[in-house]
Amino acid sequence: MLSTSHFEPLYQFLGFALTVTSHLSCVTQDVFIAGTDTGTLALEWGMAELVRNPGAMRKAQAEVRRAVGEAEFVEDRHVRELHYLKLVVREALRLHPPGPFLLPRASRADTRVAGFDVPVNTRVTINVWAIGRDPDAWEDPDAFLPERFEGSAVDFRGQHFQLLPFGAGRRGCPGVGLGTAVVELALANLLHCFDWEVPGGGRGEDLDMEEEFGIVIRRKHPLLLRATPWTPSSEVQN
Ligand code: HEM
Repeated sequence: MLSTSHFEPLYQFLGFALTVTSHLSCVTQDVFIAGTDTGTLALEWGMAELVRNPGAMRKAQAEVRRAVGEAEFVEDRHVRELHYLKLVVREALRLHPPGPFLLPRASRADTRVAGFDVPVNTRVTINVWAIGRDPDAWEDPDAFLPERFEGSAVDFRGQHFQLLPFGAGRRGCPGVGLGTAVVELALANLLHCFDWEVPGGGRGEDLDMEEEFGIVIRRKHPLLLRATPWTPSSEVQN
């Protein structure tokens, strides 16, 4: 005769399976949320900066179109050659890190940072938005100048503390490689396939760049641009 105790191992296993499934679901959601909004925002801010800086837009577009040649779309193999476009993405992430305050930390011991006492268990946020615009770290910090990274070793993988759009250390973004690759590929395709302008004949230089701060930094007003399809043959016709 079977008693409820016979089913105890089954109950335990089901409980364990349920916990694992719910953890997996949470982790998947975290990765999905962390990996989608951030990339979209980087792309949107990058496009806005390029429209506001027509010189940089022309240079990036010329590079992409030269590398892609007769191909219809930009592929990974082309992106490897897009030296200037990578500088554009780095500069866009300096000025507009999608996660301006990273994820909060807590101090594990009493400590002293830059002359400030930080008691144990203090919640610490790191303002990478402000660090990216710090005049002590950057020349002409508010200007969009991808060229500033020409020949510079400063990158965003967490080793250079003046540029931390992906955070740093053990809790730094694990998606830095994928995130960058997606933003570079998407931006390159937008630049290759279309010419961009402000609707209604407005000047790109006057584009509104107001920010809305939260866990992520969004544009206060959505970016609205007119896209004109471009192919190598449209160049010949012009
Ligand atoms: C341009 C794209 C991206 C940006 C700017 C970005 C930025 C960040 C930042 C600032 C953090 C917090 C790091 C810290 O506090 O030190 C973070 C965490 C994280 N990111 Fe990304 N991310 C991007 C793309 C991705 C992608 C594509 C994925 C996954 C496929 C991803 C997965 C995660 C996860 C799971 C965390 C939490 C890590 C932890 O708490 O240990 N991210 N990301």
